[in-house]
Amino acid sequence: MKTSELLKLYGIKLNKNLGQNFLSNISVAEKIVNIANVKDDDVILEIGAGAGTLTEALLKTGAFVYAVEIDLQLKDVLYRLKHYKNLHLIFDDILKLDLSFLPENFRCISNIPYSITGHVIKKILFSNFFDAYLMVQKEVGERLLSKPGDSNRGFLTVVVQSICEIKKVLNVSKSNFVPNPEIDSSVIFFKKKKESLKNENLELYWQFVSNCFRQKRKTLRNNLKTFLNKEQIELLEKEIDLTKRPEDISERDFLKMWKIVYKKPL
Ligand SMILES: C[S@@+](CC[C@H](N)C(=O)[O-])C[C@H]1O[C@@H](n2cnc3c(N)ncnc32)[C@H](O)[C@@H]1O
Repeated sequence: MKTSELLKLYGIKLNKNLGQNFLSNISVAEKIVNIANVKDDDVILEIGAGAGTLTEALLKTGAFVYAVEIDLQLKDVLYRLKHYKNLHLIFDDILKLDLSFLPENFRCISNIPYSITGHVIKKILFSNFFDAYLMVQKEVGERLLSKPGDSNRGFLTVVVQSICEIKKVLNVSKSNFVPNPEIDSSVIFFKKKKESLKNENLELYWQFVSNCFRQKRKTLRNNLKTFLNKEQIELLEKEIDLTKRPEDISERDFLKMWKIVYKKPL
């Protein structure tokens, strides 16, 4: 059944505040599942199951799917998938959910609620995920992929690129959603780098990069002055050109600075 018919049948009133733009084109869901090469022994976390279009495409592979949805209004439409024995539905706020029940190396495949993109990405980066395929707004995808020197580059870009290999795997036109959002989407692939930061350091690193970007248009030195002392800045100066803006610095140099300042191993 088409998504729009499902919404009518179950009397669902979409909530814009929850980013409810549902996939209306089943073939897009199937394409994502194919690109991710989902296997029957995979354990998948799906954030924001919505009306279950992507959920069902995932379930058909035989993979075990933990589908999280905050909106209780969607209970009945998602319960139609109850006959799949490989489904566990969780009605909760993903940002409040403790993900430690998931096995190490779980995969996350989701069309995420756009209004909380940064928080969702943080939640995944701080988990034991193996890889993730996340549908995000096209502009957000471009920002995440931007290289040093690109004014699009922000603090989330640097943190994500420090921890993960990322690439765009699919463009999805806005016409594939109900209701149509204002902009197109992209599916971005995230894979944790082998030498990734451990969680304890990740929080510190997150804060460090965020502080470096506090005033994006100012030089790195001016940003660093707001939270580091003179000696720390002098140490950094020997290695990095602090007259550059934070957006001009590679993620490798951010990691280098962080290690110099906090003397932390990865
Ligand atoms: C963009 S829709 C995707 C729906 C579905 N996966 C699809 O592709 O059609 C995002 C979904 O996330 C849900 N959502 C929003 N905030 C959430 C949160 N904090 N925790 C869990 N789900 C959330 C929304 O209710 C909505 O169903």
